[in-house]
Amino acid sequence: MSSSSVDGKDLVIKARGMGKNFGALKAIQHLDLDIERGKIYGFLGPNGCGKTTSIRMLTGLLTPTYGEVDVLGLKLPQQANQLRYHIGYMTQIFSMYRDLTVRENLSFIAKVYGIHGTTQKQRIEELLDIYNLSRLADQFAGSMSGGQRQRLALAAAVLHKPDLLFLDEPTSAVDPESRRDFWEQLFDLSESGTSILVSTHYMDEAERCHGLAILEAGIKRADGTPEALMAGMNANVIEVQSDRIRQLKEQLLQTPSVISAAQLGTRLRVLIEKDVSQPKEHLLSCLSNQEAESLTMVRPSLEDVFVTCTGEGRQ
Ligand SMILES: Nc1ncnc2c1ncn2[C@@H]1O[C@H](COP(=O)(O)OP(=O)(O)OP(=O)(O)O)[C@@H](O)[C@H]1O
Repeated sequence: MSSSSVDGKDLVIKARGMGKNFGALKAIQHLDLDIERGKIYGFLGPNGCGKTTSIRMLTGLLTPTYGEVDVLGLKLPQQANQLRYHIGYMTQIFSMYRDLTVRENLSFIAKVYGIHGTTQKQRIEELLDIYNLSRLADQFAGSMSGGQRQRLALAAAVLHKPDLLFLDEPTSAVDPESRRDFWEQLFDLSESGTSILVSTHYMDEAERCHGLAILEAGIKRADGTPEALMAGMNANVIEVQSDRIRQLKEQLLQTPSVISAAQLGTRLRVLIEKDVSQPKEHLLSCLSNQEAESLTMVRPSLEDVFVTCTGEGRQ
């Protein structure tokens, strides 16, 4: 399948100024995206920030209000029909037939993609094996656990071996172990050349992506590799250990250079603007009982990046 090239990069998704209005609501505003072939790219953002709306526009299911969108070298929405055989889409809500068995669901999807006979049988057996569903093949989809449903939905989304896979908050209903296994499957798919766009509101998932966009209220606030985003963050991070955390938090949030102060058990994680030259000393000078506190400068996390580039700060 074709793609676009920008600065020598092989792009599976290229969007320029993509936007969507629902009446007066600006769900997505002027979104630019360059997503490279073979990579796992994440949309990170809270509920309602526009992840699903963006994915639906990139799959050709929703027409943008404005902007240019090119997916696998096809112009959207004009060439959306050609695109559907080359992409897989795992929706946020479980969309398999609950009163069909696992095997019947996969067989139904295969027929939709024109896969019949021995090819269908072999592909279904292969998927049952890869996604650990063989034992459940004759079970109704409606009676499966969250993790099992998620494996079935992934098997269905990749049945026709798409070049590009869209996953909308795929792990929101599963336990940590199933999430870890799920990500192993995504890395396997990525390794074998499938490009993946995944939306999430989990920081640890976003950190696993090769690249990501942080979205807030329909606007892209940051874009890059997790490492680059953390290295380029416009704040320093200081952890304060104290036995009077609640009071300290109140005091620090009154300090203009403090972006946020979040309690983590007996510690306070404080983000302070990067242009403050001696952040530890500066913070200490803002506290009334300085001797009692222990301050340590620590490495930024993706959550810190999220807090500094969205309005989630002063909590
Ligand atoms: N068909 C629609 N008509 C009107 N408003 C819509 C429609 N679809 C989405 N919206 C609105 O657009 C905004 C973005 O919604 P969207 O579902 O894309 O967010 P999201 O980041 O995927 O959130 P969530 O994780 O809760 O699904 C929300 O304010 C939502 O209410």
